[in-house]
Amino acid sequence: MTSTLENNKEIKIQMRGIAKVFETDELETHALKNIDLTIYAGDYVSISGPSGCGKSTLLSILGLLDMPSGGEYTIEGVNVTELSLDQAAEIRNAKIGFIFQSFNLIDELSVFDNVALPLRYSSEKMSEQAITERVNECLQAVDMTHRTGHKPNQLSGGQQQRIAIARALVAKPAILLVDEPTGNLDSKSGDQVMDTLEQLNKNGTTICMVTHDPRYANMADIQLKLLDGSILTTPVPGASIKEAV
Ligand SMILES: Nc1ncnc2c1ncn2[C@@H]1O[C@H](COP(=O)(O)OP(=O)(O)OP(=O)(O)O)[C@@H](O)[C@H]1O
Repeated sequence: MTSTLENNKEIKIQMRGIAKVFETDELETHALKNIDLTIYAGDYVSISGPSGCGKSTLLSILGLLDMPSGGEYTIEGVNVTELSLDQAAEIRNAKIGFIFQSFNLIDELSVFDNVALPLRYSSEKMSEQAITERVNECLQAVDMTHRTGHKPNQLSGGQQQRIAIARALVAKPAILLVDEPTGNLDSKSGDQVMDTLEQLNKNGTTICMVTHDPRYANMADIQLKLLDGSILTTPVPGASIKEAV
């Protein structure tokens, strides 16, 4: 059993020597090379780098949407390196909260029901009262309790993204994986979404975010830069990411 504590800090995510090779008929692409990464509870990590450097590939592997070609990956001490599709889906639902550029809300459902959805589909059954309490808690965390009965298309883009954040939080994931959260937003709404993420992190949520925007990448405590599938940046002193070897 892998320990999830290091220097009294809880390890949420640990990658050792993660590689990803895409093979097509003529070409082998080494999208990720020997990635070593440790994310502790409460960290706020940004991943940036030029187009094609491997950001989406890394986020997909972190989110169990794809499997690595080599290396070892654990989430909260559970080795998730080689899982069946069903096992990966189960752990993904329980431990990962996703926020995408497109908000992916269901138009026919109210804000409340969108946020409640992961709890209603969870293998761990909850009472309606417990669901209501948890959904309201998450809507409060993103400052959206005043729009509970609205449908997504009655909200601004920034508000929709904040609802998507509440939905990602509702099942108490180990980590929020965030992919270009402001890509579909004007700068004012983008700033509000980033403020929401910052506030959540201050209250203890662990976040790993891919962004092209250097201004937003700089908001994270730990800023990783990828180049040609390798982590470039040496972490700033005091940061908790392990340097790639
Ligand atoms: N399914 C695939 N099959 C073959 N090659 C792939 C596949 N997915 C990604 N790649 C290659 O792997 C490398 C990394 O791609 P990835 O999408 O992770 O980059 P990225 O940093 O997210 O780029 P962008 O910022 O443009 O979204 C690229 O060279 C890409 O062409």
